[in-house]
Amino acid sequence: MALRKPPLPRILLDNVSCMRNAQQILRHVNVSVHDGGALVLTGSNGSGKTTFLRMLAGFSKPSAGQILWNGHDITQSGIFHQYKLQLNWLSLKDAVKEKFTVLDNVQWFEVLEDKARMLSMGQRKRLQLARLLAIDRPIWLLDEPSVALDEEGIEDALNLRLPPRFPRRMTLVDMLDRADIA
Ligand SMILES: Nc1ncnc2c1ncn2[C@@H]1O[C@H](COP(=O)(O)OP(=O)(O)OP(=O)(O)O)[C@@H](O)[C@H]1O
Repeated sequence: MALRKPPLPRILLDNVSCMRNAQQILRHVNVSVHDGGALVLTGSNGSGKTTFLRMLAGFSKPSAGQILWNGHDITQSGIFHQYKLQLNWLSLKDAVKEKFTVLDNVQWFEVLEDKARMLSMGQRKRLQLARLLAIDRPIWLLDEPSVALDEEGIEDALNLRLPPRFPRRMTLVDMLDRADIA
């Protein structure tokens, strides 16, 4: 009996490192996400969570390693063009059009007819989350999705704990490098 090949992960980070301002923020990250899966990034302030998301969104490129979507490197221009059409981005800058109704903002769900400027912080976040569902883009990159929300469960999540950052002159990476030399 022929064994079935396991499905390719939808997203695969293969030994990915990332520099910002000549500082190494992420180093040798290996992680995969399959359809229906979630990757939850936790870590202290400045540890690189947003940097990680920005790289997945294609705003910056890995300094080493590859990000593969369906097995293709997203930094290749032909691939990136298709990949970016899959992305749904949610960040603290909520991009809610305040003069439009909530319904206009979501564009699909039958919800409040209030102007969006009347919403509380948590309601704005819920509007953003509803918009994720309304737009047919399967890869969701969510920066601080639970800020301002009341209690929320996250299921089927793989936790990736990023190392804490150290003051600029001494990062964890610097310390590891020093340990290598010693
Ligand atoms: N535009 C930038 N240019 C250069 N370095 C940056 C830039 N933005 C952030 N950094 C640095 O990159 C590192 C990681 O920042 P990042 O925003 O990814 O952290 P984070 O884990 O999302 O933090 P927080 O929990 O505070 O939101 C920090 O040391 C930060 O100073």
